[in-house]
Amino acid sequence: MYLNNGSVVRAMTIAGSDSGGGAGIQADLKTFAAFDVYGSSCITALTAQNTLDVLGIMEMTPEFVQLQLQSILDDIGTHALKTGMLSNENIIHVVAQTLQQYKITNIVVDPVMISKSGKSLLSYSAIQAMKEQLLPLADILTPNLPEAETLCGYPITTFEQCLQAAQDLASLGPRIVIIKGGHANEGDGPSSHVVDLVFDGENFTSFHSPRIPSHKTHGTGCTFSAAITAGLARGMNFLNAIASAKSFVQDAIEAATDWDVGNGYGPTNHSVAIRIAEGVVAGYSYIRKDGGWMRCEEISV
Ligand SMILES: Nc1ncnc2c1ncn2[C@@H]1O[C@H](COP(=O)(O)OP(=O)(O)O)[C@@H](O)[C@H]1O
Ligand SMILES: Cc1ncc(COP(=O)(O)OP(=O)(O)O)c(N)n1
Repeated sequence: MYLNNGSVVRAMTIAGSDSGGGAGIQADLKTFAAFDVYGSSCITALTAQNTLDVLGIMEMTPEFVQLQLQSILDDIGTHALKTGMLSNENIIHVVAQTLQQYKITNIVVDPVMISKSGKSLLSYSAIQAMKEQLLPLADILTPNLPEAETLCGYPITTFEQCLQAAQDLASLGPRIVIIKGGHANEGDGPSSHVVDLVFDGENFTSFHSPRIPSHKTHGTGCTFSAAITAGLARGMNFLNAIASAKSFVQDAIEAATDWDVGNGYGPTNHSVAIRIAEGVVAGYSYIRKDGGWMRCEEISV
């Protein structure tokens, strides 16, 4: 187990359970283990789910969510924490309250709203609660494109709109915003490259990778945010944590391409070695120019 100053490094996830094992709590704990970080979990909802569909959802009561959080935080503690599926505004409320009460740092908010199979994982009325109560506590916010559109209230179809959306989301409170590009299109189909755009309140960085032509992408968002959380728990700076997470997800998709788990959007393979800041992820930084942003220096984290 990875140690920091002799102490076992710990990370925690507050999310829903995916019975199929590809997303949610299960993906998060597998990712923490791959990063050699001790993982604890608070379950917000059970989903009866496989690679094809979400067949049912049973929510926890807010009181039981709070009891799980207290049980972990009064005894084990955590160096970083992520939230995933939170289901409703009452759960969001107790989560936000408890994170403040315990002065939790290194908070990654993955604003999970809809599964790849198209089922809602967050009630519509909870979106405002997420914006008002949770986003101000987030160190890192990791929406995919449809989630960023819902939070911003406008469509994002161009790179310029994506730059604007990241700034608008940062104004709601998170220190760093990453808009993930897995859902981006080019012409009639998916984009050839997947670009994740990072805004830290002042500067933009974009991370690029070739799109892997695979349907085994169930749980990529959960895995990505869990990998960032594990990196932060290990003491990485945010850019290194994001770069490691991006290469971990890439490797996990690649390693699952010939898997026969399920008949729909199959899970990724978390049994891959982590790569920490080896200069494997190509990225770019941006400078302000003529009232907009211009891509300039190529960076390697
Ligand atoms: N086909 C793909 N090939 C390579 N990377 C991908 C692919 N699909 C998603 N990713 C990566 O997986 C992560 C999650 O992206 P995305 O699919 O946008 O989020 P979500 O799973 O929340 O919908 C991002 O880091 C993105 O770059
Ligand atoms: C229980 C649960 N939580 C989250 C998700 C969504 O996961 P995500 O990583 O965004 O991947 P897809 O499901 O969209 O492939 C989920 N499905 N279930």
